[in-house]
Amino acid sequence: MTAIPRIAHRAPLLRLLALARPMRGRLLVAALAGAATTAAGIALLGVSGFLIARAAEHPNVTALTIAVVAVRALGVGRGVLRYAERLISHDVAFRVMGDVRVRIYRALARIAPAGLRDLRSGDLLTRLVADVDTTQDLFVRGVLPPAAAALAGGAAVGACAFLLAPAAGALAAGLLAAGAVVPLCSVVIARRAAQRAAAARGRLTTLVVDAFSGAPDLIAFGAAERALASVAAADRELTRQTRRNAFALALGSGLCTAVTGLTVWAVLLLGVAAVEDGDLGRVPLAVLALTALAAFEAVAPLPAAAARLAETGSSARRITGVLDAPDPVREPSRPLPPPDRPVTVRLRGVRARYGPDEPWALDGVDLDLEPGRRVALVGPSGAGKSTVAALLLRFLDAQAGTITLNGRDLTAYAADDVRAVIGGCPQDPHVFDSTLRENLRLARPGADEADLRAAADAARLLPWIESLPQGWDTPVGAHGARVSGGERQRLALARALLADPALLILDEPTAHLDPPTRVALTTDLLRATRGRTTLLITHDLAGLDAVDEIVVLDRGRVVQRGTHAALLRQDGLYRRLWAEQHNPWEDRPGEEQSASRSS
Ligand SMILES: Nc1ncnc2c1ncn2[C@@H]1O[C@H](COP(=O)(O)OP(=O)(O)OP(=O)(O)O)[C@@H](O)[C@H]1O
Repeated sequence: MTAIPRIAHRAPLLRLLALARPMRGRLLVAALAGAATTAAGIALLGVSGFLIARAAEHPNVTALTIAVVAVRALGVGRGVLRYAERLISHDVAFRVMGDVRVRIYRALARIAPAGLRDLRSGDLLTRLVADVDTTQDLFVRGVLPPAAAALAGGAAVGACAFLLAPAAGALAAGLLAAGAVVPLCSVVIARRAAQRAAAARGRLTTLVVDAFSGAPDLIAFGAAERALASVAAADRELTRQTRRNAFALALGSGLCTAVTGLTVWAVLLLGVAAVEDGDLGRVPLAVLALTALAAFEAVAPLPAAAARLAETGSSARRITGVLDAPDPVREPSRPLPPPDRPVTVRLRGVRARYGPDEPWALDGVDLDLEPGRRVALVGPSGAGKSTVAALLLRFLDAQAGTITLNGRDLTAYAADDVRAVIGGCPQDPHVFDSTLRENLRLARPGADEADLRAAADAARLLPWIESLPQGWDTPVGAHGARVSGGERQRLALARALLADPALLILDEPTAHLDPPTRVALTTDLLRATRGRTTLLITHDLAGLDAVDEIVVLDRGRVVQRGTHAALLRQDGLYRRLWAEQHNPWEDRPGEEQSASRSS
């Protein structure tokens, strides 16, 4: 992908406008075409006024020929010019929209997944679709109409000044009121409503997405009615804000019409007085009045343009919010070459947390991951196990201590290079709404049939796949809804094995499974990872006698380490966790404290 220059830090709307800088020539042509269209409309009415008034004097028909031709030319020309203006302005708008989408996508690729914690998926969707769509209006309805109005309105005032200066003054004042004062009032009223409408739209989408994806849980816990009530409340709020926006728009166009009527009356009165004084002919009076009336065509779209600009401003702020999201991890300016395989990873005195005001998720952790060795990281919930994985995968930076990869600081490598050698199976693996084959191939697009079969076999998935009527082409449904929890976890394991990272991280691969499935999967994954550098993060202590080292974490600190047999001999957290898993109903007074976070 080609590098996109970063847009300088400026007001959100100006930043979006700056994106059109390479297309300023087209924008100028569109503005000129818009002005010419409006001017042609004004001239059409003016010339028609001349034609009607002059015809009433029954002149020789040749005296009207030029006017007749002009009316035809202006009528046809207006349509052609409008077409050109629409074509060019939409072309610019769509190009800028495409550019904004690419920038947002790149911003998301840069900050995901560690930086997306504060953005809810529904709101993100709204930003990606509705807010970006709104930027289209910035050019088509926000910027070009005022430019066209200024040019065409100025020309109309100039033409009227040629006929009667005081009438031109009245027209200029009327155009200014309808084209600047009224739109400004609309903006003041519409701005807050537009901001609130954009936020309400995001909230509504979030609630609808949540309600859909969590429908089974909401129904199971009898919370569906409450969720629907929240959706309805968000919908009402959006309707209220949209109505306020529409009110501003309607008020603007109503005031515009009133100013138009008053101005035309003023021009007429001034014109009639001038006719009576003998300063103006009857035919020019008709031209003057109709030109003044038509001139308001130039400013009529401006209240709507102003309201639209207010709306676009809110969307632009939300878009720049994503574009300016800080990098969740530091990227080196001159990264080291990609690390060689096999890899050795060492953590020394590592402290990490998720925000400056958050408690330490890891507080002085030491860990050695040597080639070919399997290490299990165990501990109660919230002990910091997944945080170790987040650090190794460069989703989070350590605040203190060192993490080295093959002896060099982990942060000195490009994050993508690190993820090419350190990878695996996240705590909640995503299964895509595709076939088994495609879900597996995701890990290695070039994998052939034999590779797929080997990975599936290692995860003990092959007999099941081969028993299915559609085999490898079986669709798994959205979020793997058409396969069981165990099959989904095995699929994720097979995917991790197929990717074949130098350091395999398996984060809670047996989570959410029933005990027999858990035991079977643990047995299989321990068999499949034999001889591989592996970090196994788990709550489940069954089968850990097969790993080389077990590191026990509690509240961000390593409290024990050793082999399964050695740890069972010690009186410590590991033995208590083991006892809990093997005699879950036994009363163990005094033990709640140290394993308090396991509940
Ligand atoms: N994205 C996050 N933002 C803020 N705090 C977080 C985030 N992820 C984890 N934490 C906090 O960091 C601490 C360690 O969490 P972590 O997920 O590493 O624990 P864990 O041992 O993997 O737990 P579990 O076994 O339940 O997955 C917890 O107190 C948790 O609340």
